[in-house]
Amino acid sequence: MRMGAGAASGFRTQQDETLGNRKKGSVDRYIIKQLLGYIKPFKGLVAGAVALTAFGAILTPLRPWLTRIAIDDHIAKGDHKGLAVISLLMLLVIVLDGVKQYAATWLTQLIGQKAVYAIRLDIFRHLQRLPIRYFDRNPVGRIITRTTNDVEALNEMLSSSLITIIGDMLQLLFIVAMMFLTDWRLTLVVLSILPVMIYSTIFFKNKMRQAFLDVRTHLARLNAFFQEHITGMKVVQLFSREEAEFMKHSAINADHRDANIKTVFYFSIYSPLIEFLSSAAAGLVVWFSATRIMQTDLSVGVVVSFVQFIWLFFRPLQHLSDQFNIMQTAITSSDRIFRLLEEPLDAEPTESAHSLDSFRDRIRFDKVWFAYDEEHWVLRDISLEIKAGETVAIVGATGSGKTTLINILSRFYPYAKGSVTIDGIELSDIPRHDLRKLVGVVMQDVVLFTGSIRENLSFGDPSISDETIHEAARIVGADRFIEKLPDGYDYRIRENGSGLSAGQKQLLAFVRALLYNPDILVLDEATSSVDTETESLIEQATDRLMKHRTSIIIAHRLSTIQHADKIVVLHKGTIRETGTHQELLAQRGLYYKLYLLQHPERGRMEGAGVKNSPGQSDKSEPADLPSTNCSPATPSPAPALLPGAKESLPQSC
Ligand SMILES: Nc1ncnc2c1ncn2[C@@H]1O[C@H](COP(=O)(O)OP(=O)(O)OP(=O)(O)O)[C@@H](O)[C@H]1O
Repeated sequence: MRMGAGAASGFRTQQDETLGNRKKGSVDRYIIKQLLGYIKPFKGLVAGAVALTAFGAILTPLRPWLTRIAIDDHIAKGDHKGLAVISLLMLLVIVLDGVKQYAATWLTQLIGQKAVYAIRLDIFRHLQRLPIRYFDRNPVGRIITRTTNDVEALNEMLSSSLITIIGDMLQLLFIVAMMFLTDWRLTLVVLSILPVMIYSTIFFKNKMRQAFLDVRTHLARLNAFFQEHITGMKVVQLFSREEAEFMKHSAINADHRDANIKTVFYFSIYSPLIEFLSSAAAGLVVWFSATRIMQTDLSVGVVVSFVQFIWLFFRPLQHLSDQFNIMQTAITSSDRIFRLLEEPLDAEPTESAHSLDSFRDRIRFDKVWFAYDEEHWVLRDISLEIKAGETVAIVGATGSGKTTLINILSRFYPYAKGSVTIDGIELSDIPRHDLRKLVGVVMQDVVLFTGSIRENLSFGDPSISDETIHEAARIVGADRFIEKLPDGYDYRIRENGSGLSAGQKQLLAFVRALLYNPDILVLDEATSSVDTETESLIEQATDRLMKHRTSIIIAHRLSTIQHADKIVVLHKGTIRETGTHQELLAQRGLYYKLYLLQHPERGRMEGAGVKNSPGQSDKSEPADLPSTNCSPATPSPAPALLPGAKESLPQSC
């Protein structure tokens, strides 16, 4: 089964139209253009660095030039005074060269650091706005490689290579000019080596480019493997997978090593080749000079200066080859970084945007179809209505599409067909900010960040006072455990909340949701098992959280949702049954079967002829849950739940 064109286009990435289908040369040009964009704000610094480098490029060839004058015009003639002046000039050139080196290095590093800072900001800003789809496709390790190793490679290029290459090119130009001025015939001898040099440089450049590309790919794989295994170390150890995972790691590590060795291989041939060519040029110069010196057609000073020129001529060439190394890595890294930055963001509604600051009427799913890929429908023809103030539970077997339904409502994924509206406004027409304020989701896996409990609860929102936080924690029933922690609300949560139990994390997520105070609360019930006391605490907290607002609960334990206004039973992506707990039990359909699975004693009682229907006076029902059929049709003002909370819905029962 394939989707229609409209749906399929939703999966096409902008990359297809930008970097993805460009030819290699134009990719390089594109990358350089993008990089120049980052350097542009510092054009003053760049101009300074280029001017200093150009100055250095003029200074360098002055040394052999002065050497020739010293030998031919002063040493040969025994002119001590003249020699002293030349020596002082030589000293001045060396000192100026040193000062230039210092200033140029400082400036180029400054440019590199400033540009890289801006790139990192852009990456993070972009990452925060990317659709969740992107994170499904890209392992965390790979994304981290983009923000660390790739950015570092770019830094190296921006802070040294780019300006160094300009300097080296200028230096080459000045040296050749000086050589021509000194002796054009010897210059041609030196330049005769150039075609071999250029050919081998192009050849090795291409080889190294591919090799560096491979290194980056393998490095990203290695990072992804590490990230996955460090996060999942508990499972590795629980299932005694150490040896097997070690072997897997060994294979990935070996690929990375081999890719690196390949770059070293090309580089280690290239470097001595350049060395050999420069020595050959020096040999040729000496060879051609010998007879001319004997014929007094050439002075010793010219030959000595030429040997120095050759050294200075080949040094930037060799240097340029080193820079290739850095440039190749950086171009490959930039390619990946710009691909990431070109990943299309979720389209934000513009002209048709309808701001929605509160939820008043109903959420409607109308014949909604959805697939994560282009092949498999996960939701089919879903039609559902949730009225303001209702508590709607979604149940179904694992993989039936419950979380997906919520993902659609939160606009984490675009649906392929049908329509989803909140108060009559199509989901895609609601500004993201409004939607996020309206719909609050408490996820199954609670994500906590490194920082204090207080910071995690308020998410750094300064408008939320300590009193409000404490009050919310009290309402949810999280205050008792928080206050027992060392430092209480200032207790520092370790990465991903590793210092807290699953139940405690759930309670914190509830406090966070209460502070966020959304009109529509979505609760993806946690499946992780907690002790009975915490479970009852969580159940009470759930109840308090859902009170006075529209709630959608993805329920795994049917005992928690018996009083929902509506229970929707999903089966393989379609709605199979809808109704209240009693209605669904009376239907004796899928819900009834699910119920019996969780309450086998009911099945046994019925088999034994006990007349009570499963829904009647269920003793397992928590006593503090509200009574059934609480479904106010229209919202009406009620006391605020917390200081600063919006109008909330009364319970009509
Ligand atoms: N990000 C994703 N990419 C591709 N397929 C996905 C993704 N998330 C879920 N699926 C698939 O979609 C289907 C529905 O998943 P969903 O998470 O909505 O089920 P669920 O009813 O919430 O399950 P559970 O009760 O286990 O949480 C499953 O077949 C699942 O494999």
